Amino acid sequence: MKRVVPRVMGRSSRSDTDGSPGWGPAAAAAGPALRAVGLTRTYGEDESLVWAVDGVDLDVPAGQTLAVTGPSGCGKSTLLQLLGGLDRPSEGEVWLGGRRIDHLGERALARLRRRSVGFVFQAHHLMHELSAAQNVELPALLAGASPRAARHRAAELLHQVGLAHRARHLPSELSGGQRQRVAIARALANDPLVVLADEPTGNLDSAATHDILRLFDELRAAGQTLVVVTHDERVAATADRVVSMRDGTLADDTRLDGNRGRRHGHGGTGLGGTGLGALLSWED
Ligand SMILES: Nc1ncnc2c1ncn2[C@@H]1O[C@H](COP(=O)(O)OP(=O)(O)OP(=O)(O)O)[C@@H](O)[C@H]1O
Repeated sequence: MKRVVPRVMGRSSRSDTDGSPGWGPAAAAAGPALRAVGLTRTYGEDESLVWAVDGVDLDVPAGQTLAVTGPSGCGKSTLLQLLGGLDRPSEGEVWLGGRRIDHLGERALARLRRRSVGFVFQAHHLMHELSAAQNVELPALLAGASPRAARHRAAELLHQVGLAHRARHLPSELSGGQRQRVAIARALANDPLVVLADEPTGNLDSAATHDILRLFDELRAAGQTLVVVTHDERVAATADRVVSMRDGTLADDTRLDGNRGRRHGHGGTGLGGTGLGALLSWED
């Protein structure tokens, strides 16, 4: 099998993504991949005021996989959206790769999201009229890659997630788990600094969940910084670290390093560097 080395490990080859001073590999290497300082998001006002995220301080070192858990309504999705620049805090700061992003203008923020953040949602949000390959090509094209480079990258990623043979299929011709794997491939298309996933297994049966768990394990081994919001403790068990939220705040912060293999039965592959797909034998 082709030895696949995900370019998630190749952050040092990333060129300056938007030409701004202080942005790029040196800045990314200098501090945590993600940092939240006093992060606060309220909705509504007066009697209907909701503190969805309430003064969260959080550092996510480069290469760490972090699971965010907690009861419904505690602020997990809001936190993830703030970290990815999909939403603006009411107060506090968000830093991505050593650069403060919460006060960027809309265009700069959109460009940053496209190039540096890979999103995976519960509902995969694939474009229905595009094939699997075209869906994965799209972010690279939008970020300015040549059609040839985008095609090449999409083929590589679909191979990595075990879907090379489904590249021409429309999302409607794929299973739920396959669609989510395409969505993960799409999230990786621009070699993002961070991947943010919101309930990525929420709609999946247990076999498909298992595929996603394997993929997250491979991403962890490859050094991809990943933040995943999840109710599923099997997903949380793939992470290096789990934080749980209560009422908009971080209530608990646990490192799982060293326990992953025992916790979900297929971790601890020791792949570090062999990359996605190297030991995977997808069965579809
Ligand atoms: N657009 C909005 N307007 C008003 N309140 C909101 C809005 N979005 C979220 N909230 C409130 O903010 C709080 C946090 O919501 P959030 O979706 O972040 O929670 P969650 O932990 O992700 O929940 P779940 O696990 O159910 O998805 C909730 O009380 C929610 O009702």
